[in-house]
Amino acid sequence: MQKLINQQQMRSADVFTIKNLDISSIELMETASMAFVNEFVQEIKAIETPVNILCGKGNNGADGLAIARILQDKGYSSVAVYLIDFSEKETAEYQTNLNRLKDLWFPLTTVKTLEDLKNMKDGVIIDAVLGSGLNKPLSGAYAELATFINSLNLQVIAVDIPTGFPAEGVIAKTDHFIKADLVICFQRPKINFFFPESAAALNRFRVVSIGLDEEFIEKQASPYQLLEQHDIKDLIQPRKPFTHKGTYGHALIIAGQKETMGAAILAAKGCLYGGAGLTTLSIPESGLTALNTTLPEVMYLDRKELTSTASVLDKFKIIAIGPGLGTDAAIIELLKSLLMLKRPLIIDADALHLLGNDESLMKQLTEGSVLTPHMKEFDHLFGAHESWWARLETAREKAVELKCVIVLKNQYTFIIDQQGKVRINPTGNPAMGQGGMGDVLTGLIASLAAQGYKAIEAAYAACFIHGTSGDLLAVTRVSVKASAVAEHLPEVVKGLTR
Ligand SMILES: NC(=O)C1=CN([C@@H]2O[C@H](COP(=O)(O)OP(=O)(O)OC[C@H]3O[C@@H](n4cnc5c(N)ncnc54)[C@H](OP(=O)(O)O)[C@@H]3O)[C@@H](O)[C@H]2O)[C@@H](O)CC1
Ligand SMILES: Nc1ncnc2c1ncn2[C@@H]1O[C@H](COP(=O)(O)OP(=O)(O)O)[C@@H](O)[C@H]1O
Repeated sequence: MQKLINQQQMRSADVFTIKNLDISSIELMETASMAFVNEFVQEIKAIETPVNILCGKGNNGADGLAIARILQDKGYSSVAVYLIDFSEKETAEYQTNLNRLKDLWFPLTTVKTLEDLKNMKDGVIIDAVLGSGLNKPLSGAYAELATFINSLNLQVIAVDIPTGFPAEGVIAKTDHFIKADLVICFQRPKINFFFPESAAALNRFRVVSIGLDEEFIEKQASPYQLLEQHDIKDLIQPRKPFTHKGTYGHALIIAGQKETMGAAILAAKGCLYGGAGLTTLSIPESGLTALNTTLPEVMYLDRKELTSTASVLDKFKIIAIGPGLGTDAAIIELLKSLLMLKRPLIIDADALHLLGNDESLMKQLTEGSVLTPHMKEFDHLFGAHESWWARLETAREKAVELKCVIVLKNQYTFIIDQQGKVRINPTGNPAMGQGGMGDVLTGLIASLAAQGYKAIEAAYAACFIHGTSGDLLAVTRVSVKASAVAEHLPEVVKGLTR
């Protein structure tokens, strides 16, 4: 896992690295600019492409000036530098890199008004106007610059962060940004790149190492961690000789009603293909033929059995409830009786809805339960939120208060543990935007929990594996269906097993 740190901590990492490696700030900047260029040349391969570099007067602009020099060195034949001269203050590094360019007789255009940009009509733009030093929303000439650049519809590649975009904290709807197609950012992604609001400021990002001290970064106090493939490889246990279905746990999934029986079957499919030793599905009897036809390996449990005697449920290592379940009075009673068992549950979809309707039910959750809401379900549970930053803050508070794991689903799913620590899942893609995808995830979490993984491990590993399955399929498809994601789980898990 990679620790994600805020910009103040990133500046401390700069300072620490400079001191520790006994290098100067300008040398570190040169490394950063070189790292940017190495990535840039992968993206813009034609060296005759006009490259327009917009440089502010801080260190982001100083990077831009170094990048201009390095690109010219690499043979880019049409590099133009625009010095955005909207404020007085300039950093020492900016002056140093500007003097280096002047020594090379590099053509420079000073921009006092937008009129000074009138010749910039084609090619690619490198945005080095403002970086992580942003301390207020863009306004005045900077906001007008952003509007103008965006109106040109040229490809924009931003240095470290798009101008105007806050690295952390609320991204306001009124904020102005220079919209980047690609951000090449330094050492760590910014926390705000993982929120849906970031789509207004960037399409994609890539992270390049600039040699900052990793040990220092990992020691910083931060609740955010980015999951990496090796975390899952370290976690997943290979199947051992002489093990059998009893070794891999028995999961019960309570799901489905007439109109949404498919959700139940998809959840069972996620559980089965996730490798649980045994999967039992409790659905209305009307779904039995469909279940036996599609998933003959999965067993059936009559709904009436669920509330007959508590011991009926003893054999199940984990119980998941919710996909396509419905919310009628009988279901409310069922949920109440399960909560009274005082055992951890995996709670999704309609079952989450019922918790949101009745706070007293939420209070009965047992420690170690897993809640898997998407944004709307989350807001129904815990109140409406204006921003994802605020939503994630609430998720952290609630995970601690309820002693539960919260899986807040999105393109980047946030998995929050009982200490309020956030793991961010980088896998998955928009091809997965089809109904039933979350049902498969719920089944997979149940599957891993049945196999003995702790609630938090089951949750984050399931998100990573589920997204990886979607990524594999999306290589050749514009959309992927939930059942295909389920069917590919064993292959993905095999690839993630050491
Ligand atoms: N060793 C290093 O340091 C390395 C640094 N690196 C690079 O440095 C970048 C950070 O540079 P930076 O800290 O100089 O800030 P930067 O973003 O250029 O802003 C400059 C000034 O703009 C101002 N300002 C802020 N908001 C504003 C607004 N809304 N509208 C108008 N003005 C506004 C504010 O000035 P103030 O308002 O305080 O007067 C601020 O000080 C980082 O992203 C990376 O590219 C890498 O090379 C790695 C090594
Ligand atoms: N653009 C995307 N990128 C990555 N994952 C996605 C994307 N869109 C959807 N998903 C994943 O699909 C699942 C959708 O869950 P949910 O909304 O509960 O679906 P459903 O209710 O149809 O089962 C989540 O795990 C989510 O992370």
